[in-house]
Amino acid sequence: MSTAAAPVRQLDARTVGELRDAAEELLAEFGTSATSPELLARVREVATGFSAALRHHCRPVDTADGLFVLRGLPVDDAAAGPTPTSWATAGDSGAVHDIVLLLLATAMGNPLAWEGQQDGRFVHNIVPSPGHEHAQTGASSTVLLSPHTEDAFHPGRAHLLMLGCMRNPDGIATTAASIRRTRLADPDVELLTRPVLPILPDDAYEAAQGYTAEAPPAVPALFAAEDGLTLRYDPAYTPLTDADPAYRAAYDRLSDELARVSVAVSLDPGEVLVVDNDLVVHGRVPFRARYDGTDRWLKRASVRVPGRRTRPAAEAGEHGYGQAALEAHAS
Ligand SMILES: O=C(O)CCC(=O)C(=O)O
Ligand SMILES: [Fe+2]
Repeated sequence: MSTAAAPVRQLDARTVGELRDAAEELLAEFGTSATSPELLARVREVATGFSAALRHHCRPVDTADGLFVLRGLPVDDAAAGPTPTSWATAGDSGAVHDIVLLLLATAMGNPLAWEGQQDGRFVHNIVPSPGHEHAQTGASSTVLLSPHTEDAFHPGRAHLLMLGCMRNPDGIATTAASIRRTRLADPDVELLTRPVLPILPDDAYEAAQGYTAEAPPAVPALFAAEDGLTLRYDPAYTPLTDADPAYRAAYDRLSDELARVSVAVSLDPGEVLVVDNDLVVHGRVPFRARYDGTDRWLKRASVRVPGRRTRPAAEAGEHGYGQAALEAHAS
């Protein structure tokens, strides 16, 4: 693992003020960050009126790293209150930051929520939770959260994943590995662009895991898009033992390459990591949870970017295990 710095987009005081004022006004108007159609509509209105400077900071990922960090937003640690012990009890904790993230997400594309995850909220709280220490979900701590494409099982998954840091006192890193930094032999790419194995729903989706109406579709791990390779990768939920040895060996070499190019990004409060979910797999290093109100706390948003051509056309026919992706705005 290297710790090469991620590209940083530094927000100036004026842009930060623009974003903060907008978020505070919206919070005053609605009294909550829980999303109603009315709040989402106002968020879109406000984001459409953003300054050119702010919109420029929200431009697409533009390096082979497949990610960037927005820096400069303030987090008042005392005002944020204690870190919630689970998403379910988080409620409106840090609500103004939910709205900031939603505004940024809307400037980048169309925010996305899931009926079956965190009560359908558009901004998730990622905190370590008692009893989930060993899970392969954002609620874990003790275990390595292994590299994955977010919501890899679903054709409606995000194009961009945003992680906004509320607090991270022990400097626990998110890991990120870009397919555009890997070196793979042509025969491996050829094998891995074939639809051989399915990717099953992860543990954040109980209902989807019970879906039996149709068989899981086989999907390719790699896709040759116009501007280079993209990937859809979640080995923890891929039944690799069902593939032949040649495919497994190629998949292992992909995993090795992703590990080789992986970077560790330790977010400070106020920083927002934006990851291109078609180029980059992300994870998190293990850590010991404190459970005393000072734990690591991230806010997460997912974004669809209309008109992107980074995925195979065949995805349109997938059933998505009965899970519905909810988009904030009609596209
Ligand atoms: O905790 C992190 O840094 C990343 C967790 C994660 O995989 C996610 O929130 O999707
Ligand atoms: Fe994730």
